[in-house]
Amino acid sequence: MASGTALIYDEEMTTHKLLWSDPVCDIEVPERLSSSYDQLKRYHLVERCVHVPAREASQEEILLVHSSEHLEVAKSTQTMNEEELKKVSGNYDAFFFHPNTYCCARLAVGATLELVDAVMSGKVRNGMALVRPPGHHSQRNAANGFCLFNNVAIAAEYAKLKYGLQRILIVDWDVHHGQGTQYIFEEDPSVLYFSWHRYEHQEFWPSLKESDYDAVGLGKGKGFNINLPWNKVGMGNSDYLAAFFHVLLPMAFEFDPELVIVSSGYDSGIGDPEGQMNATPEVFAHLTHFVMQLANGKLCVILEGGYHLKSLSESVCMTVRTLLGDPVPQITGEMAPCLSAVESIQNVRAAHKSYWKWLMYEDTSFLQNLSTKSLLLKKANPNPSTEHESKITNNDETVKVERFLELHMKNILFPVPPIKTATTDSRGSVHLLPVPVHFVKEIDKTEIKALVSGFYADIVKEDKNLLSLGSILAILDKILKKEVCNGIAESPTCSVSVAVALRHSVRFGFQRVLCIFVGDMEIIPNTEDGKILMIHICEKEQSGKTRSKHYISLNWKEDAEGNDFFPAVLGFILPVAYSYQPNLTVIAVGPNRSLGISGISLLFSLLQGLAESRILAVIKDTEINVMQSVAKALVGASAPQFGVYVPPTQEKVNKIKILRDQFQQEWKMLQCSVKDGI
Ligand SMILES: CC(O)(O)CCCCCNCCCN
Ligand SMILES: [Zn+2]
Repeated sequence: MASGTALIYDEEMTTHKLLWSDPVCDIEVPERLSSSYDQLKRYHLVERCVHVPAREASQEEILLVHSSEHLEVAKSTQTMNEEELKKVSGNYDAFFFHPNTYCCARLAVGATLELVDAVMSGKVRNGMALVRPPGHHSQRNAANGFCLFNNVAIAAEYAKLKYGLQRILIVDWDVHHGQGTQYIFEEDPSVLYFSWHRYEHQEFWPSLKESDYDAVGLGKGKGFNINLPWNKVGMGNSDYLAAFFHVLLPMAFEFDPELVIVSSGYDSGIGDPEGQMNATPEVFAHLTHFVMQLANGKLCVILEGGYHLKSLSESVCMTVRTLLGDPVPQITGEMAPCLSAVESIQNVRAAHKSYWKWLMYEDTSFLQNLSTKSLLLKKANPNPSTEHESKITNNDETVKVERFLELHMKNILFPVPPIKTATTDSRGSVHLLPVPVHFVKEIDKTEIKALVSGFYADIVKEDKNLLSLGSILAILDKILKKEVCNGIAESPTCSVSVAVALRHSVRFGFQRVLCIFVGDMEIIPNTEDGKILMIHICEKEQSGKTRSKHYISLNWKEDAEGNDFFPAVLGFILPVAYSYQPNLTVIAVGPNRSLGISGISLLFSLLQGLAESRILAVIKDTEINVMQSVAKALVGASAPQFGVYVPPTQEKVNKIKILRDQFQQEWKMLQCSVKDGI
């Protein structure tokens, strides 16, 4: 399996610059690239990447998307003087030419294509290209919005042609709508284009009707264009994550792309003068982590916008360290999407209902009045104040953002633990694990006996568990001390091991431990004090135990031939887990598991975004192949295989909906529709 992360940067691309005064374009400065690269060096991230040199794209490559007229105009600008440059620039909305622009734009395209080749050839698993001028506004026959050639669109056409790909996902998290990319692929079902963007009911640039949620694609491309408009500024981490859980990820996993390309604009981050949003740099680590789970990890991240230099460079670093497999930093802020975000999410789900299996049973009865409702909302407050008091309002607040980011990033970034995964194996069958892991010496028996007879006597009745408990406590200690990121322990009786592990974790200071138990669980630990949140995935209804905010039983029997667990993980488990914000995750696989291997590895892969990727896995000792796939997911040795996508049955969709309705007031990340009576 491919490994390694490519980084493509060429300082030649800093020579494109504005030669006259233009308040619209003067934010797109060369320092955007150089300060991002400098910050990557400061965090020692450059040296950990595979350096891939940029190259100039050929004319044929540019003509994959653009007209020859467009190419000729661009070429002709190389020899123009300032007056001529200004004149030809005036033909476009928000674009400026410099004598070097044509060369820089060819390098931006060439860098992007080199990254596609490095990923598709297996030279690396994923990578990032730091390019300018950006691309997603440029169209077949026009430059637009700082963009001359559409780097990402050319890359998608190039990948289809050279590698015969039939399904490419483009994720555009830039705060502007990539209308150029939309126009290029809107009739093409082989390219799924997702964009969120500041819209404010068509007030915000480029102020297009076709940027709204009902632009779903044309002809054969219907359903393959997804627009999520933000109708207020001040959107934050929870709004972005909710958009992934309830819109992008279910579409993406059903689409099952062979390659993912990100139009990675960071003007959607805090402090940016264009976006006016509040999402902090670490949210880009989470977004990157999620898209890394698709296409067997084949991911190309291409820079688009981002105009606050400090916010931009921190967010670029968050992206690259996640591509390298580093632990995902804890998300900050209140975990509840705002009403306007939930409304947009609900609208885009409704607009796509007839094109996606996962939305087949979506209830869109609200539609007839909601869209008018949002117009009513707009009339109700003509100058919409932001839902969130946007901490940073204008440029002279930039100092505040600098200060905020200085403090904020300090406690976010931690040294990467030397070893990713620890394990011990009481039966000495260490060859079981297919990946290099760190073996923890076991605590000796007398020590365990003393420990157990003290604090856990009421749980541990038989000696046969002592060995397994020893290894669990040894691994927990390493995780507690941040010497390792995660660990795997096998156990003859998982309930006992899990109960001890949970009590031990809370005793040693973890305030919120998320436990996902798959299979039969004899002992149900005490969840009353809220320090443990238990999600029990089992085949049959748990008698006796009342459901509470901190004990949720999810009855799920995975479909025989494939993996139908996606809606449960994306639409329920992740939103609850992110609402809870655990600082440790324990995932146990006990006897009579009702999930297949692919469902289980989906859990392990996606839950690594929580608790700084701290996970303790407790696996029934007879489940050898579960152990193998869990080890691969935890070490990150290979992009996980999630099996054949099976759309959920109506019965299963209803099960999730009932649970969501029951818990969405407690766990607000579950919200994806506006209840009647706003
Ligand atoms: C790559 C990118 O999406 O960040 C480029 C954004 C261009 C913004 C142009 N604003 C024009 C405002 C005119 N009143
Ligand atoms: Zn932008």
